[in-house]
Amino acid sequence: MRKIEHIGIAVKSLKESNLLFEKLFGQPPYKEEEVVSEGVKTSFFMNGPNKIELLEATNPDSPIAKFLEKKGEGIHHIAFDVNDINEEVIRLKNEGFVILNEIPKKGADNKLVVFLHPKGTNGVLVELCQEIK
Ligand SMILES: CC[C@@H](C(=O)O)C(=O)SCCNC(=O)CCNC(=O)[C@H](O)C(C)(C)COP(=O)(O)OP(=O)(O)OC[C@H]1O[C@@H](n2cnc3c(N)ncnc32)[C@H](O)[C@@H]1OP(=O)(O)O
Ligand SMILES: [Co+2]
Repeated sequence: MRKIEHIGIAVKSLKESNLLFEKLFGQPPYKEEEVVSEGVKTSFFMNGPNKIELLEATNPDSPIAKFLEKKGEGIHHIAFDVNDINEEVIRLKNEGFVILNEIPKKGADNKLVVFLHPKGTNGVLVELCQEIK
């Protein structure tokens, strides 16, 4: 794992939170994208070298809808940039982590993504990201 790729924040309304984070960072999101397979609409902000992903649920079965119901708005996951996602899945599986999808899936912002179960990572949902070249 090379660095934090982004921090994912679950929000009730992307429209309202876009305005809030635009005020916070002094610049608008550089991108908005829907990822149908995850049941989310996302927006991305850069703040210096750091990237923030806002996530709104698009249906009641979305992981974001469930999270908002249980925990409310807030940090939902931390994503780490990896060089070779398949190699990293094998390494982490051998280390005993619970991999939620061993086959990487298409995420937002041109990434392949894999998730680790938060029960095995001190309650933090971890996402691995590999840029699609
Ligand atoms: C936009 C695409 C992509 C990107 O490119 O960046 C994304 O970021 S997509 C983000 C949304 N997608 C995901 O989160 C996929 C991975 N998540 C899952 O598969 C599930 O959410 C889960 C983690 C397996 C939980 O699902 P489930 O068991 O069905 O939900 P429960 O509500 O019953 O939760 C069980 C248990 O887990 C705790 N939990 C759930 N989510 C989180 C979380 N984000 N962080 C920490 N803990 C979490 C939840 O509180 C429950 O705990 P207990 O109540 O103590 O059992
Ligand atoms: Co993410």
